[in-house]
Amino acid sequence: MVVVSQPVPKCKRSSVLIPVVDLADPTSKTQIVKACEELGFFKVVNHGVRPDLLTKMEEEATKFFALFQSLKDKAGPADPFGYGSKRIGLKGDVGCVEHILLNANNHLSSTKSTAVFRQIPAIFREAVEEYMEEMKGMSSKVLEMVEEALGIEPKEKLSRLVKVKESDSCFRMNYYKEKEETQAKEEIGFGEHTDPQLISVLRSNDTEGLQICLKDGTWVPVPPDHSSFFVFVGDTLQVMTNGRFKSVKHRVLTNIKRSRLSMIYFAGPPLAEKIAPLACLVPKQEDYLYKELTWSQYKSYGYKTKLGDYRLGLFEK
Ligand SMILES: C=C1C[C@]23C[C@@]1(O)CC[C@H]2[C@@]12CC[C@H](O)[C@@](C)(C(=O)O1)[C@H]2[C@@H]3C(=O)O
Ligand SMILES: O=C(O)CCC(=O)C(=O)O
Ligand SMILES: [Fe+2]
Repeated sequence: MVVVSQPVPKCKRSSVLIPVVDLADPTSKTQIVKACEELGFFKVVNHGVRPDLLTKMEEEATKFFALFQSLKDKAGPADPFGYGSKRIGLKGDVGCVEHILLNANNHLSSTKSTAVFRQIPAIFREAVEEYMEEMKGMSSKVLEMVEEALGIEPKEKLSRLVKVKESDSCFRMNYYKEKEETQAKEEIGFGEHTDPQLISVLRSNDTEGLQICLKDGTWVPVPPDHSSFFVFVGDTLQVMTNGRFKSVKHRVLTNIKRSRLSMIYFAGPPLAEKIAPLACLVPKQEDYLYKELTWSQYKSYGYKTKLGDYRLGLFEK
């Protein structure tokens, strides 16, 4: 049995406003850059994802997490892909969360081959496939806007990484169950960490719990908004921008009154892709803060680390 009992860290109620980016407005690319530099995090509105797809995903995921434990377990254990409960990753991290993790690499048909995909109804499978396509589109759109705002060359240098069929992206659904009245106290749902990929795109139901860490170390709650998406800068984008963009530390505390359901698409590059600062942003090699590693090397290293470890040290010169 996994026992989850960790002290709940303090969080300041800060007046920090989360930057809001209108994706339908091409001029908002400068706001994206500012948000990625200052916070590594922003909210996306006017994203064009059909509300009925969001509703279907939420309904089907809720039905899945409400199944008897023995049925959900048939879709696990998470190795790292599949259904998991309380355990996060492979190195003994725990949290008050159940999850489904899927590989989005269609060309390997691995999504379809995971136990989860054999366990869930066709209507959910189809919604997941469609949703992942939407998330691929949104991630590449955000990266295209970054390319334009920073004058990144060659064209599609960043967005191509998440668009090509070899992209090593993944998709996670997290469920943080509400507490019984008798055990009404906040607990760690998902411990602090940065996401290793280029960017992550999150959508949740209207339950709070997500917090981000500011540069001065202050933790601030992110007010939930189920009609919007939230974008996190990941470690890979921090390296490629030579530290100009910062990967944002975040965590989730459980909500005692309402269950939280979140869905996150982690847009990653192909496994063989060499990750290093972009020459067009940093003309002199001696100014590079990071050395070159393939995404495969960084990802393998990630799986040897604990959730809250500082992984970017592997890239540092
Ligand atoms: C403890 C771990 C879980 C994680 C792999 C790792 O060893 C360190 C990074 C973790 C993380 C955080 C962001 C995503 O949720 C995730 C899928 C990822 O790519 O890196 C998880 C990994 C996981 O749960 O498998
Ligand atoms: O569930 C959430 O809101 C965020 C979870 C998260 O950070 C992750 O899955 O990497
Ligand atoms: Fe995360």
